[in-house]
Amino acid sequence: MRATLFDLERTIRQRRQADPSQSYVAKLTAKGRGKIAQKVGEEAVETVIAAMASDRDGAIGESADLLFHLMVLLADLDIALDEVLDELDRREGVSGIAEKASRKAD
Ligand SMILES: N=c1c2ncn([C@@H]3O[C@H](COP(=O)(O)OP(=O)(O)OP(=O)(O)O)[C@@H](O)[C@H]3O)c2ncn1[C@@H]1O[C@H](COP(=O)(O)O)[C@@H](O)[C@H]1O
Repeated sequence: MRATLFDLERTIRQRRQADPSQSYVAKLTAKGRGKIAQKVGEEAVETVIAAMASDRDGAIGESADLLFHLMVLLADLDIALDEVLDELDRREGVSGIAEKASRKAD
């Protein structure tokens, strides 16, 4: 069975309260939001580096690290994955070009 981001969200929320010596999520969470955010930034940069090197396997691995750390950051902010997906739903069918043009008209 394929794991979903919702499964990962549930695991991360459970592991936040775990023993930091036994759980990476708990250990990172204990270091504070600044450290979690820093990890998201690092993984984003590593994803970009892999992409620019046309390193397909590297981009897959770094993208997984990026998604995981973003999910840890969302949990720390008490933002549910559903809230982010709701925002994407809201944007569905709205061209990014048209949306940007409407902002310039303001
Ligand atoms: N998906 C992941 C996942 N992806 C990456 N990582 C860890 O993220 C860490 C990032 O590695 P880095 O080398 O960048 O960071 P670091 O050296 O540990 O930290 P610093 O150098 O920044 O101090 C590694 O320890 C990876 O193992 C993950 N750790 C956990 N998960 C999921 O989270 C669940 C709960 O994990 P625990 O909290 O550890 O039980 C696991 O069952 C997995 O499903």
